[in-house]
Amino acid sequence: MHTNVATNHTKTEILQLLLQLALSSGGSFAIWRKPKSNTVEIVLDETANPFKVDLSIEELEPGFIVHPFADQVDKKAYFIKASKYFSFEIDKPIATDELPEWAKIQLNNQEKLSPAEIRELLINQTLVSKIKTSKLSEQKDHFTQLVKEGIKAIQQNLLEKVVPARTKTISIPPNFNLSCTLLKLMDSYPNAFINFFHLPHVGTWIGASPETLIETKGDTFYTMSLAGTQIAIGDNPLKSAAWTQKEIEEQALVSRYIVSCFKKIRLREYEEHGPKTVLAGNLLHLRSDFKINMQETGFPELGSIMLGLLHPTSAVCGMPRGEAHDFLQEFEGFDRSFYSGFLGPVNIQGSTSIYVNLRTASLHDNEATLYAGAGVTEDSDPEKEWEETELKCQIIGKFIQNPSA
Ligand SMILES: C=C(O[C@@H]1C=C(C(=O)O)C=C[C@H]1O)C(=O)O
Repeated sequence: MHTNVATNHTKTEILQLLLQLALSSGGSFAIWRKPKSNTVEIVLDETANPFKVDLSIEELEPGFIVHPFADQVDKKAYFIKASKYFSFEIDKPIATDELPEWAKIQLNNQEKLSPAEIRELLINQTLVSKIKTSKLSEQKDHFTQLVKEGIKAIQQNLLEKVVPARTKTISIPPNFNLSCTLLKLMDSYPNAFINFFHLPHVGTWIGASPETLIETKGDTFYTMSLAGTQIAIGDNPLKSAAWTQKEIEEQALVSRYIVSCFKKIRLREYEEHGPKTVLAGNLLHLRSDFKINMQETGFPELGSIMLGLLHPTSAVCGMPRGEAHDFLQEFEGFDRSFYSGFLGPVNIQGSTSIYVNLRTASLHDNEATLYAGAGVTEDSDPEKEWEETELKCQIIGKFIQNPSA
C-alpha cells in the first residue's frame, strides 16, 4: 500500500540539496543568514552571465548585490536576481512539501551528490576564477612595512587614519564540506552576516561579516561605525574590556565620518547610540549605531544616497578617504577584489541589508585566499597590527581548514 508520508529533511540535507542544485545550474547564487536570525535564505539566477545594476537600490527588484572595494568605472555592482528564492528556519526540520517546486523537481530527478562530490563541483566551478594576489600581499615583512609607511604618512599629516590589508592563502582540505562549514559559521557567529556567493567566472566567496554598511526596513535607515579590535578573553569579555586612547580615537573617526556624510546632505535628525563593546567571533570591537526615520526627515532614498557616500568607510579605507585610497593603491600591492566591498540582500521581504565584506575568503581551485586589514593611526605598532590580521583571518580560515574546529 502506498502511504503519503511527508519526508523530513535536516538543515544539512537541505543546504546540500540547494548547493548541488545551484552549483550545477551554471548560474549565480547567494546563500546567507542575517545577524541574530535563524533564517537561511538563497537566491538563484540561472542566467549564465553575471548581471550588473546601478546603485539605486530602491528601484531594484529583489536580489543580492555584490560590489568590490574599488570604485567601478561603470558605477555598477553585480546583482543576483531572485529568479528563484527560498528560505528555511535552521532550527526546524523541513518537509519535502515545504520545498519550492524547483527544488522538489531536483530532489526527484537527480541523484544526490555526496559532500565530496559537491566539493568537486565547487572546485570545477572556481578553477577559472583564480585570484591575482601577489606573493607580496602574503608576506609579514611587506605588511609591517606598509604599516610603517602609513604611520609616516600620518605623522606628516597627509593622512589621519589608514587601513592596510593583506592576504593569506590556505589549501582547501580533501574533507572540506561546504554545507558543514556554512552551518558551523552560522552556529559559531550568531551576530555575523554569514554569506556565500558564486558569480560564474567572477568569484566565489564565503564570509562572516560583523559590519552593516546600510540597512533599510520600512521607514527606518540604519548604519554603524565599527572599529578598534582586541581579543575577547575571560568569562565576561564584554564587561571587562578596556580600550586604549588609540582605539577610542580610531572608532570615533569612523563615527565622525558617518556624521559628516549626514551633514553633506543636510540631514540633521539622527539617533546616535554608543560606542559600546561588541563581540565578533573571538574579537571585540567598538560600535556606534545610527538610526534615521526616512519619512520624517524627507529622505525616502537614503539607502542609495548613503551607500554612495559611505563606501568605502574609514573602517576599511581611511581618512581622508581620497588620500587613504591613493595611499593603498600605491603601497598595498594587490587587488582587494570583493574584500572590503559590500554585499547583501536587496528588497527581499521588504528590507535591504548591505554589509561590508569582511572576515571573508575567496575560493578558487583547491585554495582559499583570506583577506584582513587593520586600522592604523599614529600610535600603531606594526607587529600588533600583523597579529590582528592573523586573528581576523582565522575567523573564516579555521572553519575552511577544519569544519569541526
Ligand atoms: C578591516 C577589517 O576590519 C575593520 C577594522 C577594524 C580595526 O581596525 O580594528 C575593526 C573592524 C572593522 O571595521 C577586517 O576585518 O579586515
